[in-house]
Amino acid sequence: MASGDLLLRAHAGAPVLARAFSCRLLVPARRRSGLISPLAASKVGIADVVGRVRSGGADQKRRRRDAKEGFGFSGVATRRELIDDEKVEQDEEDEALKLGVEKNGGETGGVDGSYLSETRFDQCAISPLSMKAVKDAGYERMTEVQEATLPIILQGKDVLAKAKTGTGKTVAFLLPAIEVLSTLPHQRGQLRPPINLLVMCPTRELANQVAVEARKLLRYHRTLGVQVVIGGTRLTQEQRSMQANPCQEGLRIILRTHLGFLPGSRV
Ligand SMILES: Nc1ncnc2c1ncn2[C@@H]1O[C@H](COP(=O)(O)OP(=O)(O)OP(=O)(O)O)[C@@H](O)[C@H]1O
Repeated sequence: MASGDLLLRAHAGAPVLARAFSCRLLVPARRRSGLISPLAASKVGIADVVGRVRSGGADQKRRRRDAKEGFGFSGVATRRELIDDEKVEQDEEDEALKLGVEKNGGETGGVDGSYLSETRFDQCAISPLSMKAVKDAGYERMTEVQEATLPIILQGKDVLAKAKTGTGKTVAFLLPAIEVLSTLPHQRGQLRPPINLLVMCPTRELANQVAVEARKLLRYHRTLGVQVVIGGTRLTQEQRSMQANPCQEGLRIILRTHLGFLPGSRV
């Protein structure tokens, strides 16, 4: 897959998302069928590559440490460990915010107005829980990539999209994915709650950034949880968090980098 792609495919009923760096918007299927305005697809321009890629040597070291540490799912988290987990979540948010500020050249959050479409979120078939979260996040109109992809994904079709950085791709794939997941039956009290969605991110910063966005959108979805898995740096904490986080008793979304191997996990 080329740099800048966002791919959403249904795999055995569970969506799998893979995304690299941001570039341009391409929704060929919809465009061919005349459903999309050429404007959305013609706002093209190869954007700068965002994110920092780890050096190969450091990755290898981390992978070796992962393999040594293993990834079992036994044990009960102590209060101290839970505090550590909260710290991890806070670190993720701090890191994501830092990245957001860097990306926006110091401005605070929000999408560039020129990427907004005329379509409002409440014009789409979005569940009331997601709609509430979208409103809380301050999103009213969809960006062009969101307008172009959301209705297609909600129909259960695969989408491959490219759009510039900061154009709202994260919400473009997370929101429909959450909508699909929220319709799956919720089984309580499972020892190992299922992983229903896997999002692959090229860097740890982006994984954290996507997690922040996912938590915003999942605010009212009590049966869905998010877990970032970087692997290597804090595998034990991530492992404990996967076991202990009560909001992850049901369905779960996993965000991970390509870099860390996650032994013992099933999607
Ligand atoms: N419809 C919307 N209205 C207003 N703001 C939005 C909307 N969708 C997303 N945003 C905000 O716009 C900013 C950029 O969005 P986001 O990071 O999802 O873009 P992106 O295309 O995924 O960027 P990147 O390729 O760098 O990951 C975020 O702060 C996000 O909260």
